[in-house]
Amino acid sequence: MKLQQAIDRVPLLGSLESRYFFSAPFIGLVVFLCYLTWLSSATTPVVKGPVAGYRSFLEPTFLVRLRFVFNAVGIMNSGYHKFKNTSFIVRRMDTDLTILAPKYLEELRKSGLDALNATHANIHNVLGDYTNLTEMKHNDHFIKAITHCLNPNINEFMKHIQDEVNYSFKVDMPKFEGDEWKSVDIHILLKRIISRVSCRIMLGFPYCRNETMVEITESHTICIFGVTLILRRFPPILHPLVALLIPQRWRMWRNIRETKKMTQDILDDYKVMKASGEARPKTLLTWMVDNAKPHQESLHSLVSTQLAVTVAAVYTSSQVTSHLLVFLATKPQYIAELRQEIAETNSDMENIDHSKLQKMEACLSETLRINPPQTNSPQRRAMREIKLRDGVIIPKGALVAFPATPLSMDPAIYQDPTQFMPFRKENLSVPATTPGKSKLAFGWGVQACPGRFFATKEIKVVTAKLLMKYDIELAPESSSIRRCYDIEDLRILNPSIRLRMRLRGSNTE
Ligand code: HEM
Repeated sequence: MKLQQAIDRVPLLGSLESRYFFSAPFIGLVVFLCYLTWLSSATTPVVKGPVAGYRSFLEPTFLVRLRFVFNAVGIMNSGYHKFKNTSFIVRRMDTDLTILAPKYLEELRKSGLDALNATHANIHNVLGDYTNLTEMKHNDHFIKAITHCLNPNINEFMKHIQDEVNYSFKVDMPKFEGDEWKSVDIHILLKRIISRVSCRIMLGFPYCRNETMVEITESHTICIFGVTLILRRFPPILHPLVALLIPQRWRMWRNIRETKKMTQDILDDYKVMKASGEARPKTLLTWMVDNAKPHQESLHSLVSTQLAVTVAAVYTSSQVTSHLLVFLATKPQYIAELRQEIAETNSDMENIDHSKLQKMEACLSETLRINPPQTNSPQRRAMREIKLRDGVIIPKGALVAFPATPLSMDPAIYQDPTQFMPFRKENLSVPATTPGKSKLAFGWGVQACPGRFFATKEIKVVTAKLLMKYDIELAPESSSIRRCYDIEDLRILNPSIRLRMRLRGSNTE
């Protein structure tokens, strides 16, 4: 009754009967208008600056946000070239993001966790409350395990990594007969190899051979991305409801439950080993247990940390290795050069010396330049208001990023930037792990990727082994299809791409 009276007071609506207001089309229209209103409103503080991406002043904001989902790189490029040397804003569906001008890179190189914080930006991006990653805000164990345990002992870890790669080649490679070519789903294969290696450094032998754990390692990042990409399409008020309906989130919780069970068993074994004076394997997990502060000791905390490393390590490394192999498959001249380099510097293919593979490293640098897993990187969250030297203010709470892909594809910086030309001077003279002002795939400054030293070695070993053991080429059905997709700032190799592979040495042509 009250609703009808209120409606009667609105001039145009008053002439309509109340049954129209409860009809599906009317409710649908109201929901749609609310959705557009949410899409049009900015949610995060931004640095003052122009907004990129509008095709005309008439284009509504909700359309610009929708276009950013599949054309983020196009919008970033247009902003970068139009507003050079000025920071600009891009409108993501869930938030506004300030793209800082590259001139600020030097000034912000040392910016610490209390000023511009990478972890807080990542947690915001993956909606940490719904992906069990919020805890990382107060738990930096997932970074310290890498910087304090993995990096200083990398040579010791490499022996285990080689062993795990060799094992994976035995059990995960398709079986080849004679000189037959086989079509191989390179994403699945590489995800499996990289997941095994990640399990090995995290849990050690023999726990890493638990197939359930390997599957969890493989699937967890995809679950997190699935939840994130779906939830970002909805206003925060609906997140608690929508989150309940996302299958990837059910899988995510199953992964967490299973990981807890297995980690508890491993921790029990460690206790027994410790009590009996037996040497425990040196792994990220043992380091985390031995160095846990009181708030990091619980099983939940250890498992969250473990899975946070997985999220950072597996998808990135397997995507980059896949991109690298696809580039090589289409440019066989480089395969010949790489094989020569591997053969000249290595006699034992079960134990590859990655340190001598400079041309391989150049190919990896070029792959990261063209196809970084994240196209606007590094990203940071402003923990407080920051005044830059020229007076520009980054407000507290702002989400800021640098334009990684526009910089690495800028013809003023790189000649023929779209071409895969691995032996460029800059690739041969600077290690892949050293970030540069137009080389931001591993991030920048004091918060750059801590796993990059391990990642490059791992990728080089896996690629060298593949190239020496197999002939590879692009499958004919993949030659005319699009190589990769951008979903917001994630670059993904087209999952339909296949490589053809066959055993080397059996070539009868
Ligand atoms: C080719 C592979 C990889 C790429 C391209 C990559 C890229 C990145 C980037 C861009 C960042 C953000 C850095 C910044 O904000 O300045 C990052 C952070 C990080 N990466 Fe990597 N990464 C890779 C492999 C790995 C591996 C193998 C590990 C673990 C062993 C790892 C662990 C981490 C961690 C723990 C962080 C910090 C995340 C945070 O602060 O929230 N990454 N990575």
